[in-house]
Amino acid sequence: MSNNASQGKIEIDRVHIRLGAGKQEFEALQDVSISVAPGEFVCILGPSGCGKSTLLGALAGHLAPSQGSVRVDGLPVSGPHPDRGLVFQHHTLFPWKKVVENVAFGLKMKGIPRRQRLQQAHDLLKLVGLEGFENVYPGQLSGGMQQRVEIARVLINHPRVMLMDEPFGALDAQTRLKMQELLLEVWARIQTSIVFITHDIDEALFLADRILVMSPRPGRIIEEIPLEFARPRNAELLTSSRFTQLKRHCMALLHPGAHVAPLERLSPLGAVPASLLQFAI
Ligand SMILES: Nc1ncnc2c1ncn2[C@@H]1O[C@H](COP(=O)(O)OP(=O)(O)OP(=O)(O)O)[C@@H](O)[C@H]1O
Repeated sequence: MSNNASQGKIEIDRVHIRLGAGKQEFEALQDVSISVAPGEFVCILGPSGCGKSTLLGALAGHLAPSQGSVRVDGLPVSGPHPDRGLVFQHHTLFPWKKVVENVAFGLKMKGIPRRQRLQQAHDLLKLVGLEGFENVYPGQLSGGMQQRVEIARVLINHPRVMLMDEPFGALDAQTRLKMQELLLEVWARIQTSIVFITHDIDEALFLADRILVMSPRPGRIIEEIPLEFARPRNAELLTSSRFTQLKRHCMALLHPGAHVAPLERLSPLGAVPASLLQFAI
């Protein structure tokens, strides 16, 4: 399965989003501009409540910007569409349908004949490592396996972009790493653009071509960090010195008041005490 590599260009141009009503109204996103190239993997990293999900909501077409524009392949985003596949932390599978039918559901909606859609669903389940689990119900699967089904369910629509909102946030650390590796394998095959929301620095550094760091509310993009780590990536990367260096830099960005050394000048000891690294954001 492959995607048209020229598809999936995202342009978010000077977007502001206001949420709430009356006296409670506030600016959730302030002047956010992001450009994602076709096939690029971008992680949005930011503290809790900074507006990451709001940004994804605008990309998904669930929220309209109060100012600015959101475009995918040149077309304005005006509502949800299967071209923009969404994967959340919580599961959206139909518990009463078998796994293969959950995955095939998007094609059913398009009127694709049963035999053809089940074949595609089987192929995708194989791609996400769930061969042999086609005929069980979601409730019989572990959390990680259910997330694999979610990914297959989105991929069956051949999305131009995948929008992922902390999809592995509820998984234990080991399963999470396995899922990250799986996602990278799948992405290498399908070449869809991915915008992946996380507040986990390790996850962002492990997955992305580029990290965009957001400020606390109102959310703005405060730094762009291109990642030069070679692909394919594996768990060894997590202990490399450059990874640790970048992790310290991200920690400093996410903790206002901490000194942020320019990346090229970071020493192996970095700008942030090692003791800070143990804290989650
Ligand atoms: N419908 C809404 N009405 C009012 N406020 C909202 C609404 N949705 C979100 N908010 C608030 O807007 C801000 C941004 O929320 P958002 O969920 O986008 O942040 P986030 O960065 O994804 O947070 P987290 O990492 O905790 O999921 C938060 O302060 C949140 O409480």
